Amino acid sequence: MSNSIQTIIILYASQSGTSEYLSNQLYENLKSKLSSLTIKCDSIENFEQYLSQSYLQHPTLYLFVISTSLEGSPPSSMSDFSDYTSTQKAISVFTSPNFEYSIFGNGNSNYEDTYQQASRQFKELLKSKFNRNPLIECREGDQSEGNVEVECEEWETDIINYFKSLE
Ligand SMILES: Cc1cc2nc3c(=O)[nH]c(=O)nc-3n(C[C@H](O)[C@H](O)[C@H](O)COP(=O)(O)O)c2cc1C
Repeated sequence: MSNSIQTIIILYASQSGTSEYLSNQLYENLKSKLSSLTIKCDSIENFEQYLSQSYLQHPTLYLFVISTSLEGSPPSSMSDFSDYTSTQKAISVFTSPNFEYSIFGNGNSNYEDTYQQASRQFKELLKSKFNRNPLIECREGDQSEGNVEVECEEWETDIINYFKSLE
C-alpha cells in the first residue's frame, strides 16, 4: 500500500512557533523535491479536515511535528486532537491501512522528567493501542543540544529518500 502514497499532510502542534516554523520549512522543501505529490501543512487544531475518510480513501502519509510544552503537556493547539485520539472515529482512522505516519518531536532535555513527553506519548499510543509503526523513522530535536534544525533536516532527508527509492 505504502508505495502508492500520493498525499503528505504535515500537522504541527506548536506553542510558541518553533514547530510551526520547522513544518513550514519542511513543507516548502518537500513541495519542491517531491513535486508530483499533493502536500499540505496546517496546525493540528484543524486535524478533522485531514484525518478524514476522503483523504484515507488513498494511502496518505501524515507527518506530525509536536512540541512539548509546560510540565510535559502538549501545546494548547493539540488539546482537541488529544481528546479525539480516544474516540471511535480515531480508531477507524488510526487502524486504516491507508494511514501512514512519522513523528518529529521538539523539546528540551533540560526538562529531564518530561523531555519529549507530548510527542512520545502520541508515538506510544499509535504503537501500543493501534499497533502501528511509523513508515519513516521518527526523530527528535533537543533545544538544549542545539540540534533541532539539523535533526529536522535529517528527517526531511529520510522522507525524500523514501520516495526517491520508489521511483
Ligand atoms: C514554559 C516551557 C516549558 C517547557 N517544557 C518542556 C518539557 O516539559 N519538556 C520538553 O521536552 N520541552 C519543554 N520545553 C521546550 C520546548 O519544547 C521547546 O522550547 C520547543 O522548541 C518549543 O516549541 P514551540 O515553539 O513549537 O512551542 C518547554 C519550553 C517552555 C518555554
